[in-house]
Amino acid sequence: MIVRTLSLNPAIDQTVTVPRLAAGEVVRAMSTRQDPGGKAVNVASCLADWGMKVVVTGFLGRDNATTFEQLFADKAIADRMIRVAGATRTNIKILEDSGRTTDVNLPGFVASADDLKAVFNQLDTVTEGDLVVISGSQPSGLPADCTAQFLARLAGRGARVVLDVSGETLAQALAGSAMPYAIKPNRHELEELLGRSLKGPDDVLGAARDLLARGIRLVVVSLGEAGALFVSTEGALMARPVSIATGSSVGAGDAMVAGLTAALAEGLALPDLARQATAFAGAKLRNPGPHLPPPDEVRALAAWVSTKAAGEFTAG
Ligand SMILES: Nc1ncnc2c1ncn2[C@@H]1O[C@H](COP(=O)(O)OP(=O)(O)O)[C@@H](O)[C@H]1O
Ligand SMILES: O=P(O)(O)OC[C@H]1O[C@](O)(COP(=O)(O)O)[C@@H](O)[C@@H]1O
Repeated sequence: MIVRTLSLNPAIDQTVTVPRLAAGEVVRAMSTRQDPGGKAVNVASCLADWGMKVVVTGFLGRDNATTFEQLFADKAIADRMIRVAGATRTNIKILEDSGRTTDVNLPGFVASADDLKAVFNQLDTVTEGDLVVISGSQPSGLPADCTAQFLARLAGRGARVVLDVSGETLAQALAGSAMPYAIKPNRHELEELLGRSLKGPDDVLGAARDLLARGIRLVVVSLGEAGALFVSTEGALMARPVSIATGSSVGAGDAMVAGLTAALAEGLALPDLARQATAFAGAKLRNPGPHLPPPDEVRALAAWVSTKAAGEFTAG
C-alpha cells in the first residue's frame, strides 16, 4: 500500500547544542546540525525506512528545496510537493546538557489560494481505503478550517486520514463534518483542545474515549517518556517505552505516527499496533534526524515493548 503524507508547513530543523541556555547571556554552541523535517516529512522518512512506498504532498519553498529533495531521492520517496514562492522555514532547537529543548520556530513562506487549490487537486487522486497522514502546522495565507475541508474531501473519497495537528487547526478540524480515522495528540495538545488540564490517567482515558465516541476510530495520546495510551473499538491499552532516552525527543511523536500508520496499512490488531508505534518512537530516539534503524532492529524493540490494559493504567 502507498501512504501519502500532507505537509503544509515543513521545516529545516537546526539543532544547536549548548551546555546551558541563559536568556540575555552569550552562549557558545558545542555543535549544530540541520535536518530536513517538519511533522509529515519526518513521518514520510520513517515510513520509507520501514520499507513502505510513500508519496509526499504539500508545500516546499522554492528557495531552499534541495535539502528535502536530497532526502526524498535518498529514500526513494515520491516527491509531489508543490513548490511555492519563498523559503521553507527553519526551526531552531536549542538542546541543553540537561536534555531540555527550547524551540524557536521561524516564519517561512506564505501560501496562496492557488497553492491551496493545487493541494485539493492532488487529494483527488486518492482512492478508497488509502492512508493519508496530515501532520504539522499550516503556513499563513490559508483559511483556519482548511484541514476540516481536507477531511471532508478525503472522506468523500473513502480515504483513512491519520491526523497530527494542534491548537486552532485541531479544534477546527474536529469541528468539521468528517472525522479523521486516527489522531495522535500529546497530552498538552489534548488539554488545549479540551480547554482544561487533564488531572490523571482516568481523565486522559475519559477524554480519549470521548473522541472515539465522536467517530474517530483510533485515538493515541502520547505522554512523553511515560509512553502512550491507545484507544480504539478493540479496547484501550497503555504502552511503555523499552528504555527512557535522555536528550532531545524532537521527532519521537512523528516516528510514533509513522509506526501506527504502518500498522494500519499492515492491518495489525491494537496490541501489536501499540508495540510497533512505541518501537518506532524509541528507535528514532537512538538517532538524530528523521531516521529509523533497519526494520529488524525496530521489530526486536517492538517485542520488548510492554502493554497493559488501560484499567491497570488508570489504577496507577
Ligand atoms: N524520553 C523518552 N524516552 C523514551 N521514549 C520516549 C521519550 N520521549 C518520548 N518517547 C516516546 O515517544 C512517544 C511520543 O513522544 P511525545 O513526546 O509524547 O510526542 P510529541 O513529540 O508528539 O510531543 C512517547 O509516547 C514515547 O513512546
Ligand atoms: O508544524 P509544527 O507544529 O510547527 O511542528 C514542526 C516541528 O515538529 C517536528 O516535526 C517535531 O515534532 P514532534 O517532536 O512532535 O515529533 C519538527 O521536525 C518540526 O520542527
